[in-house]
Amino acid sequence: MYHLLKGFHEYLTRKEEFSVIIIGLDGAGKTTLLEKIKTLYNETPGLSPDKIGPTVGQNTGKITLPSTILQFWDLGGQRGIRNIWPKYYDDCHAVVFVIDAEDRERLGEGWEVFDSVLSAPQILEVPLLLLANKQDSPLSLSVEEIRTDYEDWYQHKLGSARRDRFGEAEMAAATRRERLASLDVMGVSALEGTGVRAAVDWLFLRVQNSRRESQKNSNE
Ligand SMILES: Nc1nc2c(ncn2[C@@H]2O[C@H](COP(=O)(O)OP(=O)(O)OP(=O)(O)O)[C@@H](O)[C@H]2O)c(=O)[nH]1
Ligand SMILES: [Mg+2]
Repeated sequence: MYHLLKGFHEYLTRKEEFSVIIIGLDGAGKTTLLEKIKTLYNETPGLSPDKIGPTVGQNTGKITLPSTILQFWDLGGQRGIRNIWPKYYDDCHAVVFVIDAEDRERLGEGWEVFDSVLSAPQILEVPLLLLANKQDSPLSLSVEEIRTDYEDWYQHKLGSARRDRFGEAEMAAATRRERLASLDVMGVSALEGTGVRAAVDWLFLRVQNSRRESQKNSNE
């Protein structure tokens, strides 16, 4: 009887673990975001922003939500180390791409990198959240402006690609249209914590839903 009850209790309290990767250009605020998430959700607070330096490699953090554990992997964004991101693609359940909405000069570079993430085959079906960070700064672009800026950047790119290799660009455009239609963009301030809980709620719901989708597909 004890074992039966113990088993039942374990069944009721068991938690599923999901991996979330946080990527984006260096300086976008990925580590600041992860440390803020730790502070908001864990008993032990994360590092304060003045203790955070550029990430060479990865930082990790775990939070516990109802019946769910989210395991975060914050990956360094400097140019020379971005090529390690795809090694994490196969095993992740959600992707957070952080863009520095304040740094207008680097938006083009950010979109170039975001675009390669958006079309990476291993994560085409994985929930993807674009976070427009640094919303506390009056210089930051709003969520709407960020979306428009990416779309303008993409149209411009498509225009130049069309002149080079028409067919390939059209095919990529179709895949991207689908991806973009379901893309959510949210504004946050990793520094002040604004919007961070809403972003975590989004992740929680989306990993649960995509798990259900994959269960449904495997039962069909
Ligand atoms: N104003 C403002 N500054 C921020 C915010 N988030 C991060 N920063 C600042 O941006 C700088 C870079 O933050 P990091 O968290 O180290 O950036 P990162 O994306 O982890 O950078 P790498 O580790 O090099 O890839 C730091 O000076 C942060 O204090 C924010 O929401 N608002
Ligand atoms: Mg970092």
